[in-house]
Amino acid sequence: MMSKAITIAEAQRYDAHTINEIGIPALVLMERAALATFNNILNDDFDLSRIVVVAATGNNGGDGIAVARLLKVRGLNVEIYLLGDPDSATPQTKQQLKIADYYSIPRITDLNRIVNATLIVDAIFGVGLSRLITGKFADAINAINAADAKTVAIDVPSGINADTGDVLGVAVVADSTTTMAYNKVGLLTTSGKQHSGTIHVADIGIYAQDRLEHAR
Ligand SMILES: NC(=O)C1=CN([C@@H]2O[C@H](COP(=O)(O)OP(=O)(O)OC[C@H]3O[C@@H](n4cnc5c(N)ncnc54)[C@H](O)[C@@H]3O)[C@@H](O)[C@H]2O)[C@@H](O)CC1
Ligand SMILES: [K+]
Repeated sequence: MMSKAITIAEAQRYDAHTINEIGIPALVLMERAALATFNNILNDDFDLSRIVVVAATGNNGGDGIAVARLLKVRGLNVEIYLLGDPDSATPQTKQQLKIADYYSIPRITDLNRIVNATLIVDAIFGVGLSRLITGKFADAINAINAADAKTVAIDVPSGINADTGDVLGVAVVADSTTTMAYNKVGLLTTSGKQHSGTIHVADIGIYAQDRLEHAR
């Protein structure tokens, strides 16, 4: 297993190369990200009786909504707390919302459902976090941190800058983080480690240039 850590710019460059140059569809990468997170959830020792996925409308949210669907299909009790306007979601995340609706996954709007969950999946922000967190996004993160539930973050604990480990106002304190392709530089800092918990690096088919050249 490679122990290399990458920056936000590298993550975005490798993602774009995989999708645009190699041709692996973004939804395939999203499904692999979701499956890796789902498997890490099932392999851990969590109370799965009341699961809430907290998702925003970027691709990190799409990963989380796909995880919600995998859990629902498995027969588990899962709800989605959606932040932001679904009409401005990324195309992949819109597709995940459509699939989640097919499976009638409840969408909740009451922060108390987060506080009373037994497991929370944090899919608010990943490497796309770009500014200070305020308003309803901050309220949701504070509710996640106030809950007794275990918390699993997707890619990056929301609120952590994946380059510096800085908290952009407020950040999720996770018990574990499934991070995609490579670890992120910011998660190796003291603050990054405190917020990530146990880090699982998931191979989802995105590789750095040197590994790609090796395989050709
Ligand atoms: N693009 C890809 O190839 C892949 C992306 N993946 C996932 O997608 C994530 C990156 O997705 P995105 O680039 O869509 O970015 P994110 O989903 O991390 O966040 C971007 C969204 O958050 C908003 N935002 C940023 N800071 C905010 C703030 N402080 N308050 C409110 N809104 C804020 C942006 O306007 C944008 O809508 C990764 O971390 C990973 O989880 C994975 O699915 C693997 C493949
Ligand atoms: K996240």
